[in-house]
Amino acid sequence: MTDVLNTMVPDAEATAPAVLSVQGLTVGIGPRKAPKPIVTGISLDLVPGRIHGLAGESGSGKTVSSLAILGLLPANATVGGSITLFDADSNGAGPGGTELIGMRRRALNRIRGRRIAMIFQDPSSSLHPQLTVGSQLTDHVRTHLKLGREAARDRAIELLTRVRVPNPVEALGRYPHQFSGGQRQRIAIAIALACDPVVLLADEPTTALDVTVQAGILHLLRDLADERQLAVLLVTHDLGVMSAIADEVSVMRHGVIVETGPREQIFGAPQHAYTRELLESLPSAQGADTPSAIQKEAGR
Ligand SMILES: Nc1ncnc2c1ncn2[C@@H]1O[C@H](COP(=O)(O)OP(=O)(O)OP(=O)(O)O)[C@@H](O)[C@H]1O
Repeated sequence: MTDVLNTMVPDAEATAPAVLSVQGLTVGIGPRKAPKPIVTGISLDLVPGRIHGLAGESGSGKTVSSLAILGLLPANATVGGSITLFDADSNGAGPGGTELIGMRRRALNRIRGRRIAMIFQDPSSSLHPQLTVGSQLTDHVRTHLKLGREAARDRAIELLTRVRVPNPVEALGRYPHQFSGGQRQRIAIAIALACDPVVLLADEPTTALDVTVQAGILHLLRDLADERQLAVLLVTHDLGVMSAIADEVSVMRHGVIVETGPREQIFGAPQHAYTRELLESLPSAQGADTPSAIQKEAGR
C-alpha cells in the first residue's frame, strides 16, 4: 500500500514548529445557556509545508472546526479553547503567537484572507459571477497589499500562471462561468494565494470535480504546500483524497478527534476501531492495497 500512496507525499521531514495551533477547541451552537455541543475539545497543529487532513463522516464537525479557525461561525455559536497563530507578519504576534478566539472583528479581518486563506467545495462561492477574474484578483491584491493598478495586474497574471490557468492574460477579461469547474477552483486558489498566506484551509476542495480534474488540483495543492511552505488543513470525507495527499491525518467523529497520526500510520496501521471502520468502507479498500482511481491519476 505504501508504494501506491507515495506518489504525492514527500518523505517525512523533521517536523517544524506549528504556524497554527488548535488546542482544546469546543464549539456549541444554539442558545448561550444550553448550546448544542458540536465540537468537543479537538487539538491539532498545522505546520509549514505540511498537509493535515481532517477526515470523518458527514456531520462529525469538520467544517464547523475550520469555520472556527476562520472566525466565521454563526452568531449563536459559543467557542472555547485556543487557536493560536504564530506568524511574524500578523499584528501583535509575539513569541507566544496571536490568540484568534475572542479577537476583535477588525483585527481578525486583517488576518482572514491575508494570513489565513480558504477555498471551498464550490469555487463559485468565492467568485463573484458578474465580475471578471481580473478585477476580482486585482481588487483583492489592491485591497490587501496596497499595490498600484499595474503591479496588481502583474501579480494577477503571475498568480494565474502559477495555478496553471491557460492563457492567463486573456483569462483576466473573462467571467467565472466561462471556465470549467476545475479552472474555477484554480482561480479560487489564485485568489487565496494572492497575499502569500501562511495557512490555507481547504474544505472539500475537489469533491465537486471529476476524478481526473481532482488529481490535478491535489497535485497543485501539494506543490504549493512544498514550494511556499504553506500549512494546509484539508477537510474531506474522501479517504482516497486523503491518502493521496495528506502528511498527517486526524479522524473526527461526533465532534471529537479519535485518532491523529502520520498518513502511513492511519492507512497502514490504524489504532482506533472507528478509523478501521472508515477504511473498510473505502470502495478500493476492500483493500487499501488497491490503488484508487484518484491515486492512479495522481501518480501519472
Ligand atoms: N449553523 C448551524 N446551526 C446549527 N447546527 C449546525 C450549524 N452548522 C453546523 N451544524 C451542525 O453541526 C454538526 C457538524 O456539522 P459540520 O458541517 O461541521 O459537519 P462536517 O463533518 O463538515 O460534515 P459534512 O462532511 O457533511 O460537511 C452537524 O450536526 C450540523 O448539523
